[in-house]
Amino acid sequence: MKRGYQESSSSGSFGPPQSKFKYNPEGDAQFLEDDSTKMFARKVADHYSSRTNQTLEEREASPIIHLRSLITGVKVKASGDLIKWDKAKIGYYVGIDIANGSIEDCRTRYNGDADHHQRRKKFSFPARLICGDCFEVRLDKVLADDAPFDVCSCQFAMHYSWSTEARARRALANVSALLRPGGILIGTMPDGNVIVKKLREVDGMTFGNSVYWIRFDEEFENKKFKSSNPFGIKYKFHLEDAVDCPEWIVPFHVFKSMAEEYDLELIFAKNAHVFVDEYLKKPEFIELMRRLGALGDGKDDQSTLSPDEWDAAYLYLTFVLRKRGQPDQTQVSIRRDKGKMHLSKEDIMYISGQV
Ligand SMILES: C[S@@+](CC[C@H](N)C(=O)[O-])C[C@H]1O[C@@H](n2cnc3c(N)ncnc32)[C@H](O)[C@@H]1O
Repeated sequence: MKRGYQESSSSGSFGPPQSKFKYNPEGDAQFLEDDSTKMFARKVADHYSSRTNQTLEEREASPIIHLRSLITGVKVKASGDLIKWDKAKIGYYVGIDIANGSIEDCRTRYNGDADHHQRRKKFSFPARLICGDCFEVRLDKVLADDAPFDVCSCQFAMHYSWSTEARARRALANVSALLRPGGILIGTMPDGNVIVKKLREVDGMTFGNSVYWIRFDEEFENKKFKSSNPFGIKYKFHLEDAVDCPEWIVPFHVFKSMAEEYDLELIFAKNAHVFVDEYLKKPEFIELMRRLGALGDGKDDQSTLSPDEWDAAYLYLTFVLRKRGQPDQTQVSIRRDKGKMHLSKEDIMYISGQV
């Protein structure tokens, strides 16, 4: 069933952001983070650190194998992984994550050591990896010698910044400060409208199916979310064999108008169901999806997403933001001196805020 993504909501519960903090591109606004914010950031990081690269056998046994393939397909189309970057012939790659385990995964994949069954040729671009909290640290300072970038990709991570307004703003300020004019942010994150709609469809505070569940605390029992505070709407998310940690609702139209404050304009947003229907079922992607094992061929090959996996895909949306301004044609930025073609553990930079 095709269910369209509506920007202004089946939930209709959020208004424009009532900001207490204004973005000051010159200054570094001092937001005070309380201990619980840090504790939750640590929980998220610990969870992802404990999940290291799976072997081929483990991946094949996963109950969400087709959903994973579908996500890979979305990322291939939306440019979210190392192989895609290689095909796009990028000049330089910087990867940042709060979880040391995720950074280590990336390092071994980049070096070609991740899966001995599938040893691949080296990537053609130099890379640099940084372990730190992207929603706390000023990345324009950390990456002063590397910026500006053409593309920033934030796959399944932006929603972890919506625990507080300060973190949500730091995330957008970082993206804005690192992108060149005309540069783009490509992202995938949970679709807040879908999650709130599903919450309202059930009697209790928990919903889900055989591959995922979401649970809200009793503090949200009236299922109304105040437009005066669109941050900190926490729920627990469990996705079989993939995720089990706190996450936060991102009311998309608030996200969109806040992004504009940082000179980032929305050029694309689609729920994953619509994205699959409109893009991944096109003839040029059918073969890829079949190869990935996401969609089967609908005839002899029945290996396709289960209804529950397809329902879980509905929880996500994909979006693109563009940094305002015209690209400076005269500026040639080739600063790859910090990147390497093989990354040792010592090459990973740890910045304060990492967990
Ligand atoms: C669902 S995983 C997605 C990983 C990868 N982007 C992908 O598409 O497979 C979410 C990632 O966001 C990272 N993350 C969460 N909070 C973060 C933060 N404050 N700063 C940097 N990374 C963060 C997690 O450690 C984890 O690696």
